Amino acid sequence: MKDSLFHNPPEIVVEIQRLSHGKDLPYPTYMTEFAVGLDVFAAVENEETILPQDIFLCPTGFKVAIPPSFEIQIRPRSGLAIKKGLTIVNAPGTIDPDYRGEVKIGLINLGKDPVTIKRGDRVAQMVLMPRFLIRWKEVDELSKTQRDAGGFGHTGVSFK
Ligand SMILES: O=c1ccn([C@H]2C[C@H](O)[C@@H](COP(=O)(O)OP(=O)(O)OP(=O)(O)O)O2)c(=O)[nH]1
Ligand SMILES: [Mg+2]
Repeated sequence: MKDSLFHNPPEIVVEIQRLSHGKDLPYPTYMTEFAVGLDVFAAVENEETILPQDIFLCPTGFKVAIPPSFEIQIRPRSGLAIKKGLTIVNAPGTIDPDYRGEVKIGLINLGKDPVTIKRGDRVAQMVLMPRFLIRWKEVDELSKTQRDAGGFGHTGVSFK
């Protein structure tokens, strides 16, 4: 079991190019053995203070070339979000495989206090995800299900 695919996920090679303002920062990094996301380091010049309700497009100092069968999601870090209200306005952000610009993080301060991020702070995490293509097949009737059109809490919204 230990040597099955489920314990040893395949490694996908993704090209990364560091920009001049990111040369001294680490590559996005898995912080623990089985971390899903690679933490991303802020490439702000010195520090940046984000006022409550403000959005800040944070530079990362790198670009990537993702193979076409994958995408990268930019997700919030729960600690920053829960403790400071610092999250991502477009979560999860989408990095397309054909994008060749600098990866940027759309931070938003949803907390009550200003949040200061310093150069090298880990402000988000990146997750590599598969990319599948839809080929539409138009039909006159969809297959029947028990749920049918029920949704938006139709099974109840109680937490008990
Ligand atoms: O958090 C993000 C989200 C997007 N991008 C970059 C990579 C992505 O491939 C591109 C476009 O993102 P998206 O498709 O989400 O934005 P859009 O508003 O649809 O822009 P476009 O018309 O350029 O696709 O912007 C980032 O750097 N960070
Ligand atoms: Mg788009």
